[in-house]
Amino acid sequence: MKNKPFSIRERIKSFSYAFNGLRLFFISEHNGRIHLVAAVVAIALSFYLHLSTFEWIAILSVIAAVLIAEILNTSVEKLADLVSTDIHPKIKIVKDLAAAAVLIAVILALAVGCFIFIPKLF
Ligand SMILES: Nc1ncnc2c1ncn2[C@@H]1O[C@H](COP(=O)(O)OP(=O)(O)OP(=O)(O)O)[C@@H](O)[C@H]1O
Repeated sequence: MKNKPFSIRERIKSFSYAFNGLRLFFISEHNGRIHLVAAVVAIALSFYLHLSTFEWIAILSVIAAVLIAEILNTSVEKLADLVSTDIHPKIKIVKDLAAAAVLIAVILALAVGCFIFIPKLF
């Protein structure tokens, strides 16, 4: 396949599609709103507790990991629903696997949050 010539306009368009995805995630998805609120609370607490640079890096990394996992999970769910609206064992496996990725990211975020915040709060 022949590569298209590089175009700044096309690159900017790609960014606008990505930002549209982010907007859809936070506006139309319940889980997106829950994760947004959790991220805002964690960031506010981090400012309040004057985290070190490395603690900030850890908190921002786990927030990003959860958001990335949830966005991919949402995207897989939408695609799976388009492939088949019927109950199908393969769709179940695909959706459960995508949900497992979110679960791992959330467990990691909770663990990092506990390690960093609990000693500073109590
Ligand atoms: N078409 C299907 N066939 C078989 N199992 C399904 C199907 N759709 C959903 N499931 C099962 O139900 C679970 C929940 O699916 P659903 O699409 O409602 O995800 P959810 O995480 O509840 O979505 P939401 O993002 O709306 O909270 C899946 O993990 C899967 O086990």
